[in-house]
Amino acid sequence: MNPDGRVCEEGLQAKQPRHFKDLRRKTMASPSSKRMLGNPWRLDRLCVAGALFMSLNAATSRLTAWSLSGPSEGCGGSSSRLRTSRGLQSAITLGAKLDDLDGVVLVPMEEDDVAIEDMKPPPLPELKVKDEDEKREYPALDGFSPSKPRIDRMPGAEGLEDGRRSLTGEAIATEGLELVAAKAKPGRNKRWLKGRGTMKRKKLEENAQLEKWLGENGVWVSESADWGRPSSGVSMAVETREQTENEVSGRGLVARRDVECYEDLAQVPYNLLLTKDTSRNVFGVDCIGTNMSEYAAIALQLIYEKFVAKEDSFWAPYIAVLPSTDEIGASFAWDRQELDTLLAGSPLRNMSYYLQDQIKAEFTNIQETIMSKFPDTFPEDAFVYENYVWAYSVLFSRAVRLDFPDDLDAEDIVALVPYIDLINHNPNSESRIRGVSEGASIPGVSEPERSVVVRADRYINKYEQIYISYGRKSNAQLLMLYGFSMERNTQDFVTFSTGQLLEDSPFAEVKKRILEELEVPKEGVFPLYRDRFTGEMMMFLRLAVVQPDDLDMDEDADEQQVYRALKQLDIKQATGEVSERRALICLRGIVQDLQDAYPTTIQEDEALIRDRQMFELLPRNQRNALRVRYGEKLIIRASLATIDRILNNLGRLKQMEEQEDKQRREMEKSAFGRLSVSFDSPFKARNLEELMKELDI
Ligand SMILES: C[S@@+](CC[C@H](N)C(=O)[O-])C[C@H]1O[C@@H](n2cnc3c(N)ncnc32)[C@H](O)[C@@H]1O
Repeated sequence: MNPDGRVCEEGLQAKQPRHFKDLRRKTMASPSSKRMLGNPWRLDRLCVAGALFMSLNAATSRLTAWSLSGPSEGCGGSSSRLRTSRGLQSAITLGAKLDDLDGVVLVPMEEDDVAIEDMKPPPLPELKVKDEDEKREYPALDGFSPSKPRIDRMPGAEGLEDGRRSLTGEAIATEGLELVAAKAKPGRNKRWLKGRGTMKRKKLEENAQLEKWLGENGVWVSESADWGRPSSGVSMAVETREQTENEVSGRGLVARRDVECYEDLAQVPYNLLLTKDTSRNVFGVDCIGTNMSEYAAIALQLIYEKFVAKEDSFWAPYIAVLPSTDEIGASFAWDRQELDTLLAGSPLRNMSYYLQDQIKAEFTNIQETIMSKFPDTFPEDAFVYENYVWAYSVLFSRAVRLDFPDDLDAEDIVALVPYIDLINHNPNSESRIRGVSEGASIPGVSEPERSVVVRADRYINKYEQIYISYGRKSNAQLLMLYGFSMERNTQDFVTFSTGQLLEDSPFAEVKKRILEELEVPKEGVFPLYRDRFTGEMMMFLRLAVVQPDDLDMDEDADEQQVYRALKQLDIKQATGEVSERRALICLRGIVQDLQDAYPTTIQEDEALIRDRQMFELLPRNQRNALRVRYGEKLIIRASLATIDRILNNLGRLKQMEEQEDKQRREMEKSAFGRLSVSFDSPFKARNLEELMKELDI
């Protein structure tokens, strides 16, 4: 191991078959390879518009994890040169245990305790802000005892007592809502404190308006029980904070009282949703054609509601609580200089570039084909690119895909669901957003009533923040689409491309055909996890590295012949020591390149993150970028260490194979073997007599 944590490659390199050195050099050096490696978007592209990361997640969840304890299936067929080997599998098993990840500790996710900073008090009373030097009075949320002692930390710019300080100087109220201003020095912070108060007041007012609107439109938000109905279990907080990261996470939903497991937390009628249909109602079918994506259609409607209809919009109270592009902070909306500086070396830089380009191209296309034709419908001052980026920031960070039981054959619908979209993310939450349909569908008489529901996945204590999971998202995906990243993201992975390896390999087209049949992405874009290699990635690599010699063929052999020979290989598992070594060496090269692309080392990033006071002084985008980079480097380091361990153990393969063969021969001589019963005998006995002796019978 080098001092910087990189694993020495000497020795490994020396053992590489010459062809592989060449192949690797070629792969790494070719400009297209560089492009591919730097732009791991072929798979992700699926996910961008519409199904963006859902497809990626579906794809990744389909991946049979090539668990490091080895695939479960038995040995398969063998080709003329590539022998399937159980021994190899055992060698891999030996070489790569989870806890062997070279000092990389898998940190279990802790429950995120969220300090709730402020909550909306229904109904909104007058705020009495007397003076910054004096006590500020905030009303108590229902259920909070106003007489309870409350937190009175309102730290100044310097000197915070504990780790839960905020650099903006705001107190974190966990028990109540009353904040006591710090004894600010005269003239210092005063203007800032006023601004802060105004902002909070505005947010509280917006929440009150939203709650009123929701109540009037059939959402149960009441703080008091009604006939046969308990009070709503949730309340809107104007600001929540994620404790692990000590990051503000904007508005959120919080338990107003203890909530039972499986209790409905929120139910929103379908007519409050923003969908492609509502966009069509606004702009007409001529503008919102069938070819337009649901995302684009809703983006246009968002711009219309916010910048054209304004307070006349039916959705005005909802639109008012939507954060700005900067507040969301999704990396696809960062400027390029920021991307280049903060995400240098990370695949996220190129992913964000790519998404930016796609959105820009889509906007230009809509401008040219639709907006220019209907200038009255799309006023130029409102329908500008900047607003389109805002609309996409909102969509990426809060739109959901829904299906409804009354029409399960229909495609999922992309929708913005007011109120429910205030719920923040925790990857451990089991709560899901569901479409429900109530009542019968009687043609011409009645339609089922649709709504969107979120149900509690567990018992939730009063004041606890309510979470859902946005899906298995890597930190890069979270930052690109949602504008945040997590310190302990158990789902984190690095997306990378092995595609060029296949492009440069012999019989590339036939291999692609086989990959397609096996439903392995032939583009070669795979997620790299900290604790496992995916089965699909290993299959891809094993196929990509097959050489003409392995099949006893020339490079210009007949395609059908090549296809038949390749089909015989069981690439679901290691097909032989040589080929497995090649596959792993290629993987190592690609992963090493990923590591080398970063201008900073893992130690440098770690030092920055560990120094909490300094870290929290950094701008938010920088903090988020650092978490992404550091997480990626941990994954890369663990993967390199795992590859090396496996490679080191491959050498023992032959020995193990021989041992296995010997055992098999012995077994065949036994009574069980003659009966064709094959299992690893726990006895040395080769016949019944010997067995009786051995058992002392
Ligand atoms: C669906 S919205 C949730 C409501 C949002 N907090 C708001 O203020 O409107 C998603 C956004 O919430 C924030 N968020 C959600 N979960 C978070 C988390 N675990 N950490 C930090 N921010 C989070 C991010 O800004 C994200 O873009």
